[in-house]
Amino acid sequence: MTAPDFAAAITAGGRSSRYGSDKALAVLDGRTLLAHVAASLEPCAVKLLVAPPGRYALAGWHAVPDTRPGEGPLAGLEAALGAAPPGWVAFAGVDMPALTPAYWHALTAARTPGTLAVLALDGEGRPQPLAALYHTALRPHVTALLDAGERRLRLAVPDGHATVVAGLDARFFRNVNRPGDLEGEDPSTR
Ligand SMILES: Nc1nc2c(ncn2[C@@H]2O[C@H](COP(=O)(O)OP(=O)(O)OP(=O)(O)O)[C@@H](O)[C@H]2O)c(=O)[nH]1
Ligand SMILES: [Mg+2]
Repeated sequence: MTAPDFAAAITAGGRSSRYGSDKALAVLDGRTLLAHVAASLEPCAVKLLVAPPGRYALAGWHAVPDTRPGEGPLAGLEAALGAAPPGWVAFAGVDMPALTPAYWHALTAARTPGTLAVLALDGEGRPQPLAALYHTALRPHVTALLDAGERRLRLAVPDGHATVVAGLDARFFRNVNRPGDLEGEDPSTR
């Protein structure tokens, strides 16, 4: 199989304060949330795990330290865009266990020349920035935002530079923030 023409990056530098213990290592259907997300991006040739040094060992994934430890996923994106080869980066939170290769395929198919990001609308019709494609050309903008004190990942893309994908199965967007979010439907049975 040909490797996809984009790099993969998982941002996993959070504190899991709402979850109460490291949610990356929480187990769902026999494997960790981190392993679920990694599996969705396994075919990528370049795989980056943005996390504190030594926190995780994930075969085939390169550890990338945060540029601004503890400053949130927008800082994780800055680190990912700085470490990836020039081009597209599939950027995912560690707490999105229902993502699949088909999800990433839908986003990559929506890329258009001149666009800098591709975001899917979630079940509530909002763009999901924690499971999106970003182009490395965005990095200076992300750095400027962070330098100015901004921390909201959803502002990573300047107006007019994102492509939005609608109509994806809402179950892809399962997001684990609290222990109760692990209960309910098993995404592997859909
Ligand atoms: N690299 C990096 N990733 C982060 C950082 N903060 C949060 N993240 C990641 O961003 C994703 C979404 O963040 P949250 O859902 O807020 O996770 P969290 O910050 O660990 O959890 P809370 O403490 O409950 O907010 C998760 O994959 C986190 O690991 C950070 O400072 N650096
Ligand atoms: Mg957080």
